[in-house]
Amino acid sequence: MLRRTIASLKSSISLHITEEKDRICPKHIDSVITFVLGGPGSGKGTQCAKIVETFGFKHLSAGDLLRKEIVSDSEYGSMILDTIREGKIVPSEVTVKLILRELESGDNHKFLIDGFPRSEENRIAFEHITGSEPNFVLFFDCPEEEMVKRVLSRNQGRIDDNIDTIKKRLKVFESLNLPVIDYYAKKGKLHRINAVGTEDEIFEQVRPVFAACEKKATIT
Ligand SMILES: Nc1ncnc2c1ncn2[C@@H]1O[C@H](COP(=O)(O)OP(=O)(O)O)[C@@H](O)[C@H]1O
Ligand SMILES: Nc1ccn([C@@H]2O[C@H](COP(=O)(O)OP(=O)(O)O)[C@@H](O)[C@H]2O)c(=O)n1
Ligand SMILES: [Mg+2]
Repeated sequence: MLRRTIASLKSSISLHITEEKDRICPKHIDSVITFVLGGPGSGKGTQCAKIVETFGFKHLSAGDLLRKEIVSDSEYGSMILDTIREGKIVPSEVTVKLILRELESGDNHKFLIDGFPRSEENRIAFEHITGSEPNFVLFFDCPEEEMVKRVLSRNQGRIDDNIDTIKKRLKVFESLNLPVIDYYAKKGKLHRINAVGTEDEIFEQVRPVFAACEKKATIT
């Protein structure tokens, strides 16, 4: 069903998906979806790797998917490159399409969606297109100066890991991403993690969230 609907997504996706008939991806799929949020350099990717190792989730990094699209000769490549260089948010229909392609591939039904949704537009597009919501949301809460320090020493050759773009990304984080975090906090779905400390210390805050999720799955 999902495979069929993804094919229809390719033709039906548009900026303004407003009608019920445009919803795709049936809610019946027994998936666990976790959104992983936090500012640039807050440690999302690092902690996702640990969650994958310990709890067997599939890690989908929105940023990695967009970067792959740049080098894959995609029609969106140059637009994505310009957007990332400016620290802005790529239009939701592009990002959701890439995420959906991953959600439907393979057998794993436990997903970490890292760096998404980064705006209310991202959130609403995902909910509308998939007809589903995350089971829970992690927020890595990190002071700005620590994020800047980490990004500047990340050393992955990223075009957006420079001080000018970081300043822009931090502004975008505050204006567009924080409202999404607030939204999930109000829904009672947010797990706030203090992102300062060693990687292992931080993972000890993350672990119980997923352990509780596993326990619940065993009981039900
Ligand atoms: N707890 C931590 N303390 C110090 N540095 C960290 C910590 N967690 C991650 N890092 C480093 O900070 C940089 C950014 O981490 P990353 O996981 O890529 O963050 P994000 O995906 O949120 O941008 C990386 O170089 C990573 O090795
Ligand atoms: N949902 C998303 C995620 C990332 N992006 C773009 O990709 C860039 C890098 O995202 P990322 O998640 O890899 O960045 P980090 O927070 O890991 O440093 C962002 O600054 C945006 O320009 C986006 O437009 N929409
Ligand atoms: Mg990352």
